[in-house]
Amino acid sequence: MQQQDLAKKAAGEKAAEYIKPGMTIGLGTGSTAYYAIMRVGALVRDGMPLRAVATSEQSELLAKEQGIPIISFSEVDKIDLDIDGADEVDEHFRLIKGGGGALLREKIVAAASSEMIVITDESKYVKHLGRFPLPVEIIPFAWELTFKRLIALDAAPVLRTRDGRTFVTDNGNYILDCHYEKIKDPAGLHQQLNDIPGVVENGLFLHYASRLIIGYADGSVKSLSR
Ligand SMILES: O=C(CO)[C@H](O)[C@H](O)COP(=O)(O)O
Repeated sequence: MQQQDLAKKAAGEKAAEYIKPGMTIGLGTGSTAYYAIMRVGALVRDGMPLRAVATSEQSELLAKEQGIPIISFSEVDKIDLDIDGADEVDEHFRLIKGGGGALLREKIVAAASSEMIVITDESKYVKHLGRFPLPVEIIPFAWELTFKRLIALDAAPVLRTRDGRTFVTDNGNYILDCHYEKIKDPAGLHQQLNDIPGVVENGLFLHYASRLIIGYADGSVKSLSR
């Protein structure tokens, strides 16, 4: 296993220690969330009663393979604990998410959760948000106009592609990856982006994370709360 994967595994498995019987869990998306989901599966197989909602079709599939009871959102009033990865996190627990393209569902689940544990390896813990391109989910209708609005705002957007085709989210939308290098005013930018017609959501998660678990290549973890 690569060193970064060891760190992700350590963080994902540590997060599962915060799960208590009877909880409703939000399952994140990505290669770090993968390890948390695998651990949740092991807890279920060991007899712990819990249920979960997933932030992507990919995570839902994995969860079902692991025997985790997935419930529909119509059955959920509140989610006790959301466990998810991030592309960047700063010391104020502000995040950039959406590298895997699941930011909209991830934000809906984070907003509905009493607690959000963010799991990362140390490379994601940054002084300033912005080196990682900020994903912005937009609707396909007239996407070129939304794209031009973002150019006018100096966001340097790039339409995300995969295998030579436009990447389409689980919600049928597109993603523009926006290049800032250093985001000086995350709250202002969040508002500015979401005010653009055609923008569905952006990857800044500013108020959701309550705990940060950073994994290291030697298998150790640092768990920080706010
Ligand atoms: O926001 C996400 C998906 O939309 C992921 O949490 C983020 O991209 C981190 O992924 P990974 O754990 O694979 O590095």
